[in-house]
Amino acid sequence: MRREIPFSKLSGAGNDFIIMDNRDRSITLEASAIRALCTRRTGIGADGLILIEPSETASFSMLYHNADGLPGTMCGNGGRCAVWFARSIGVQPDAGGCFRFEANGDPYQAWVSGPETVRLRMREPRGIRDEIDLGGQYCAFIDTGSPHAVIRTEGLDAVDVVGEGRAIRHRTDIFPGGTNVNFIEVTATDSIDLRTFERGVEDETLACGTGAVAAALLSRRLGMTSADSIRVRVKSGDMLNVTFSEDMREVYLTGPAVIVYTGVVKAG
Ligand SMILES: N[C@@H](CCC[C@H](N)C(=O)O)C(=O)O
Repeated sequence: MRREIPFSKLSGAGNDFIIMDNRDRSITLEASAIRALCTRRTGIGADGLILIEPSETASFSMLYHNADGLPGTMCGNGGRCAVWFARSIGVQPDAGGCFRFEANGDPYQAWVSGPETVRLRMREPRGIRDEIDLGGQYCAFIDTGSPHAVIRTEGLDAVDVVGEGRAIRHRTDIFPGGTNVNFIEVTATDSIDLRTFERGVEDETLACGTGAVAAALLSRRLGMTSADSIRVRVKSGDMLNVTFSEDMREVYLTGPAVIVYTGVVKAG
C-alpha cells in the first residue's frame, strides 16, 4: 500500500539524491517505485535514492540505488550527502567528529569539514589498468568503490559525453559489469576538469564522487598531474577535492553536501 514517506533531496556538487530515514526498516520500495521517484518531470527527480538503515558495526548503513531503481556500487557524493542528512536527523559523530557508516559491506569514515561540506575517506582503490585499447581510443581503469574508465581529452566542452560514454559503458567485453566513464582535461599540475557518464543513471550527471577520485588518482599515476591534492571541477561548476597518500591507499573526497528541500511523497 502506498504510504506517506518523508524525504530530503540533497545535492553533492550537483549529483542529486533522494534520501530517506529507514532506521526502523519500515520503508520497502520496489525498483519500479525508486525509478519513478528518480524520474525528472514526473517524479521528484534524482541521480539516485539512498536509504539510511540500521547497522550493527557503525552509526548507520547507506543503501544506495541508482536512478534506474537498482542497487548501485559505492557512491562518493551519495556517501557525503548521506552523512549530511544523517546529521540532520540527529545522528551524532564520535568524540573526534567522525561519522562511521557502512556501504556495500565496506566501512567508511567522514567528517563535516566546513559549512555544508563533508570529507569522506574512500575505500582503497582496486583493479588499476593503465592502458586499455578501446579500438583506436585509449582509457585507464580503476575501481574506487565503483568502476571507472578515465579518458584524457583536450577540449572537454566539445566531447560527446553521452554518445561516447554510453558506447564505452556497454563494452562488457572489457568491463564485465559495465563501467562509469569519465572524460578529463588537465588544467594545471593540481587540477582537472571532469565530465562523467554514469552507469545506472545512463546519462551524463553534474558530478560524480567516485569518478572524481578515479580521475584524480589516475591523472597523478599517469603523470598528468603532480600534486597529492587535486582540485576537480565537475560539470555543475562545483569543485571536489581529492587528497591521497603517496601509495594511494589513503584517499579523501571533500566537497559540498546541501539539503535542497524536504518533503513527503506517497510511495511504496
Ligand atoms: N555518482 C556516484 C557513483 C554512483 C555509482 C554508479 N553510478 C554505479 O553504480 O556505477 C558517485 O558520486 O560516486
